[in-house]
This record gives sequence, C-alpha cells and structure tokens, in this order.
Amino acid sequence: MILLAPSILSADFSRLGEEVSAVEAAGAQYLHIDVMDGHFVPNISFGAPVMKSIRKMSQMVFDVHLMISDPLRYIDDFAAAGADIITFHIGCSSDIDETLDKIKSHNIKCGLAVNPDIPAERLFPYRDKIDMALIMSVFAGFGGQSYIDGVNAKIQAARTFFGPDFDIEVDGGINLTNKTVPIANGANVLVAGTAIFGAQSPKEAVCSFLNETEIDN
Ligand SMILES: O=C(CO)[C@@H](O)[C@H](O)COP(=O)(O)O
Ligand SMILES: [Fe+2]
Repeated sequence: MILLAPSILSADFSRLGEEVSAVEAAGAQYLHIDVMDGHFVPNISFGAPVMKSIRKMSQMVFDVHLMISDPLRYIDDFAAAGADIITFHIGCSSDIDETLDKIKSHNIKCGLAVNPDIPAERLFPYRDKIDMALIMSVFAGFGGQSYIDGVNAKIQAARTFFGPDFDIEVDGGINLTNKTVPIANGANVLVAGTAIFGAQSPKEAVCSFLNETEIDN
C-alpha cells in the first residue's frame, strides 16, 4: 500500500487549518512537516508551535522531517507537540544513536534521511534502530524543485537492503506525472508538497494521487 504525505511547506499558512483538513478529508494518511533552521539548510520554515496548533484538529500521522543542525536538542519539543514519526539527516551535528534513542524514549517512530549526494549505504548500520528510511529526491531545503532521477538506484538499494516490509519514503519533486517512478523503484511513502498544495484543489490532487497509486499497485 502506498502512503501519501502532503508537505505543508507548500500550503497557504494563512489558511493552514483548512489546508490540513482538505488533505485529511481526501484520504492522505500522513502529514509531512518540514522543519528548516537556516543552518543545516539555507531556508527557515517553522517549528514545534505551528505543529502543535494543527495537532489539535488532525488525526493524520504527523511525519516530522527535521532539516536542522542539532536535532537532539529539539526532539522533546516535537514529541510534546504531537509528532508520530521524527526523521533527521545523516550529516547533522547530533550523535545519531543518541538522537534515535531519544526519539524512541518518547515511544514514537524514528527515521533517518539522506540527501542525494549521500549513499543509501550510510543508512544500513541503523537497520535495527530505525522505522523508516528517507531518500531525498531533491537537496533538502526548498519545495518546488525537480525530482533527481539519479536517486532511483538508491531507492532500489534501500529496498533490497531493508526488505519488503520496511517504510521507504521519497521526498522532493514528486507529482502526478512522475509518482510511478519512486514507486517502481521501491518507495512506499511519497511526499508531495507543490503538487498538492500548489494545485487548484489540494483535495482533488490527493484523490488523484491515491486513486492512481491504487491502480499502479
Ligand atoms: O523536505 C522537503 C524539501 O527540503 C520536501 O518535503 C519538500 O517540501 C517537498 O516539496 P515538493 O518538492 O513536493 O514541492
Ligand atoms: Fe521533507
């Protein structure tokens, strides 16, 4: 089964509650929450207080993507704000094992991410500790970039290594035209920001993603 994770990075923040309700009503299972600090990536988005506000009105799985230098420092805040999954990047300054343990101490799922220039193999030593691998199909930092086809082999390598029952999320540049590409290479969780919240009707965009992915599978 394919899981869809609309990224609120591309939502209209003046109507964030309505935007979240629309994608939830359309059947999106995850809500992807892109946190950027202007240091690990050259862009700033929002933090735990924004997530806490929308937590009150949504039952979706809150899939937090931390693009920040020192994720360990903020795990408690995002857990308290209602995260269900917290993913951070290989290459951040926190100790990876310590950060994974911290996430687990809150009884929530954890993931590890790799940017396009980092091999999937860097995730492999953490197999027994992580619940999800996030393969970036753009360089983390901005919505609206184009899917990098060079990551397809990495998605395949991750699927081969982690096996059929493991969550492999792909993030960046995915739209209704190319969504079959990450799926065909082994992804089962798709992030889409611009293709959903940039559409005239985010609700219809979610339905199209989900209907067509059902057909594909
Ligand atoms: O983490 C990121 C970007 O760093 C993503 O989650 C983007 O927000 C996805 O947006 P689109 O590429 O779908 O516009
Ligand atoms: Fe993301």
